[in-house]
Amino acid sequence: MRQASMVVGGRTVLDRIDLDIQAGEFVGVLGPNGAGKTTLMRAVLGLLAPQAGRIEVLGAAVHRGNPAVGYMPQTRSQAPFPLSGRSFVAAALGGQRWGLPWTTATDRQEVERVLELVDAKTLADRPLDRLSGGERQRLLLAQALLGRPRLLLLDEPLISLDPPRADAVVALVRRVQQALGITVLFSAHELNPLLPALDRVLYLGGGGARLGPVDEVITGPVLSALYGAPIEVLHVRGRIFVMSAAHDVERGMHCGPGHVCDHSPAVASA
Ligand SMILES: Nc1ncnc2c1ncn2[C@@H]1O[C@H](COP(=O)(O)OP(=O)(O)OP(=O)(O)O)[C@@H](O)[C@H]1O
Repeated sequence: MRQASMVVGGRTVLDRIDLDIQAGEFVGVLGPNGAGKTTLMRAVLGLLAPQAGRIEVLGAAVHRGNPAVGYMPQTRSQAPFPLSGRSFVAAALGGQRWGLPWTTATDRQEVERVLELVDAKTLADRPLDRLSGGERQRLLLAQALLGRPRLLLLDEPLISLDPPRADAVVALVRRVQQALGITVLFSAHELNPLLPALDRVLYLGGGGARLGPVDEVITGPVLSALYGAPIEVLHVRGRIFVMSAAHDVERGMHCGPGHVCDHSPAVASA
């Protein structure tokens, strides 16, 4: 991404961003509400053209419908479909064939391959409304892996999951990413669940972006510049807290339907 600017609803959400993500990296995408995490993913998918600058994905100019890019959109609703898990995954085969029954042996093999990758073969016969949020996330991940993408974009897959299930999803994505040697951009509103898996972190804020190792990006000076306000970073027993005026900005910033909304003091909530 070179000097890329993304404008949404008349506002410049990302302003002249330069980024190089390496093949095979697991990158955590963080930043406050509205910082542009989803916008960045839509740009990489070719769904939103940059107003200025250039975006290349896997060595070629970005284009919509690139089969080498898998996407798991942000889902806040847990509305169950009257489908088995296996049919739900199969329904996403080929994109344009969404909703049609799958019939070919190749299709069936592909569905079984992705179910196995996410350890979901035993739950794929159950209807979606009998699955937990974490189990449904595994099926959404399976959908995103259809067609063997080399780049996987996961938009806030931890929303609505409790800490143990969030940890399990991160561990699963890391395992799949390493087994397949693919690149992952994983957005989240809290850094800590991602720490065991991250190669680098991309922090968005104030139209800007910083990409680098956690200990170089998650610092008071870097985040203060991105937030445009004094930010303090605390390290407590292996966890990292991003604080603004004694308030944990990561835990407090996602309130609303389907979001955890916890304004308790950071260290107490650790
Ligand atoms: N369709 C739209 N029309 C107008 N503004 C939009 C639209 N979609 C997004 N925006 C705005 O663009 C900005 C970036 O949104 P985006 O969804 O990329 O942020 P985000 O970092 O993913 O936020 P969140 O953490 O809340 O998911 C926000 O200010 C948002 O209100």
